[in-house]
Amino acid sequence: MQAKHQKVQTLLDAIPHIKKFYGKTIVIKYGGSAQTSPELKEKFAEDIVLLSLVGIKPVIVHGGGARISELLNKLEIHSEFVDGHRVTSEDTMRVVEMVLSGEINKNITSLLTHHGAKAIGISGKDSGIIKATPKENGKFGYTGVITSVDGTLINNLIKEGFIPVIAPIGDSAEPNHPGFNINADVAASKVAQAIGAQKVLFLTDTVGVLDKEGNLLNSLDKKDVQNYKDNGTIAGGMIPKVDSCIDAIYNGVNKAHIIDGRVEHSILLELFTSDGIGTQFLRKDNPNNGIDMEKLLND
Ligand SMILES: Nc1ncnc2c1ncn2[C@@H]1O[C@H](COP(=O)(O)OP(=O)(O)O)[C@@H](O)[C@H]1O
Ligand SMILES: CC(=O)N[C@@H](CCC(=O)OP(=O)(O)O)C(=O)O
Repeated sequence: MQAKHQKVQTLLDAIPHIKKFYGKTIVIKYGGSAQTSPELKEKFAEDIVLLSLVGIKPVIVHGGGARISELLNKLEIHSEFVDGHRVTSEDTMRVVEMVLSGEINKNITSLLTHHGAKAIGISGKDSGIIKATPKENGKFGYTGVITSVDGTLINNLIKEGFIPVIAPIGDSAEPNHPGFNINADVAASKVAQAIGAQKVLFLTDTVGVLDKEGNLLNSLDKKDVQNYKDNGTIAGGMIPKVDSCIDAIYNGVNKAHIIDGRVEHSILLELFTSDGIGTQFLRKDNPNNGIDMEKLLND
């Protein structure tokens, strides 16, 4: 086939995928580990703009754990993680807010805006979009658990043609409170549930979830995840990610995927090609619950 015909064929091949997702909302969790080079960030922005131009509604929830740790180290503020969640002291919370709401949120918003998207950067604290309380009765300091997400407000922004870019900071019911540091995977999952998203994609720095031998696990459900967590195959930052995927698919989101954010155009590859990449999470336990499994596997 001639090169120009190949180009047209690529567009034609994307039609069924575009049709499937047209008008649907997709939450993209943009992990700190995937925000590495300027080139990759450009490709990410191109993917988001393309989604938006073909009638898909992207919502970005971003992380930035690596950047927070880098700054904490420079400031000689110690911090630790328990099962993938940072324990957040008062000083750490100040850095978390500066990095997530100040630096990363505005960088991503500006990047998308410069690519022609109508992006709007907000933190979960703005208008109390993400409400939170202390995780495990304060054992994690200012790390929070989400009690509610105002999906109506986010959906209104989408209706106005905006691409919301959300920093995972939770609002407290108490006045003069610094807010809560929320793991971005958890925030992405709860946002996806609250806005009735079709899908949630987690962009990270591995090809997906790996087994002990380093092989990619293509498809996981609740039981598989529990087994892999119990035997230590899934650890560290992957724990909140898989928990968030399971939480999403058992609470109204059709499918969740963990994909390699280091691969250029990983979002387009996942959504617009038949191959798919990374690890997908779908409910396998209940084939008679009215879910069309064949359709689900292809969605
Ligand atoms: N079974 C596993 N498969 C893949 N990665 C795993 C696994 N268990 C732990 N990890 C770790 O989880 C990391 C991804 O989590 P994290 O660093 O928090 O990423 P992000 O910043 O994208 O949220 C991987 O880089 C890897 O070191
Ligand atoms: C409570 C908690 O763990 N908060 C995270 C928030 C940022 C985050 O989740 O960033 P990534 O997605 O890049 O890992 C943290 O402090 O690192």
